[in-house]
Amino acid sequence: MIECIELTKAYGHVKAVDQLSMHVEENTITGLIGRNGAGKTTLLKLIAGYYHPTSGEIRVFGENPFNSLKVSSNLIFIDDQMSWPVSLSLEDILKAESKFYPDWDRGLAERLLEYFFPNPKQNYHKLSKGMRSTFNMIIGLSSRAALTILDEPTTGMDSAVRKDFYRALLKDYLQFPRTMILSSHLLNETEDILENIVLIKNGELVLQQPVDDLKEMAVGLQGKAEIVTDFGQGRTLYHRETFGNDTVYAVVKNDLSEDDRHRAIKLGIAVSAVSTDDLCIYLTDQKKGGIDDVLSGN
Ligand SMILES: Nc1ncnc2c1ncn2[C@@H]1O[C@H](COP(=O)(O)OP(=O)(O)OP(=O)(O)O)[C@@H](O)[C@H]1O
Repeated sequence: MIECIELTKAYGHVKAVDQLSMHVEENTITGLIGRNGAGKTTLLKLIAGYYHPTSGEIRVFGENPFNSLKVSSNLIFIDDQMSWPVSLSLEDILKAESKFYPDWDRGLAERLLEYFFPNPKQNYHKLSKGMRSTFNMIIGLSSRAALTILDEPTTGMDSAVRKDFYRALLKDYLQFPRTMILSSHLLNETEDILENIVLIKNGELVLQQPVDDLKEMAVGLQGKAEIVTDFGQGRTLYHRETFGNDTVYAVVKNDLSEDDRHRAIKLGIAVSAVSTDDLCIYLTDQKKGGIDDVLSGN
């Protein structure tokens, strides 16, 4: 469905997307994860055909998305920059949007509107940030677009609405499979609905893989500094932090055999799972030290 090959998009000297290669299969939900400024929005806009790449190649539905009628008529891009004429009410906007999407589900749009917005005559411009995101999501789901791009869709939503949103998204996706990409800073809330993850840092691809593999990818080792360091020799290290004088927590690639685990336990090393969220933070660490260093003036 989507293929990027050594894709680069520069704004002047800033390479927002840098030699990035990745692909997205049809009828999957992919999470595009990265920290602030990692290049998520830029990559999504390249996929949507809003920007022309500086170099590299991008194919969406087999075509260059820039100025492609096929891409624009099969895609919806939802973000917090959406705006409509002030005179339109929420139900007016849904009516207007329905004309652009051949697979628009009017019933779904009406039910979601009724559930989330007791007053459908309300004006979009008077909605709070979270309410706007909720309304945008109604458009995103009701469009049933073959490629649904949601750029940080839960901005401002409270946790109850976020739960409803993920539930509605997953239920509708299971009934009407399509290709979805959701961008986010964090994985923990979304990982149950995502099949694949694309993690980026400074515009570059860090990894692309199924979420289930990410859950198994790393392991935490905590114990006396010398022992953990010795045990970790030759292993791929993702993260290391020191507590007090003598305790180290290291996150390493999970290629430990059963024997390795037994040896670690005998050595007094606590072996633990690493959450996908923490792992993404470690993998996109800027190596500037932590916030504690800033606060202590180091
Ligand atoms: N129009 C622009 N002109 C110049 N630089 C830009 C422009 N848009 C984005 N950038 C820069 O490109 C880089 C990537 O920005 P982008 O918005 O794609 O990141 P992001 O991952 O979506 O960030 P966030 O999570 O904070 O929304 C940043 O360094 C940003 O400052």
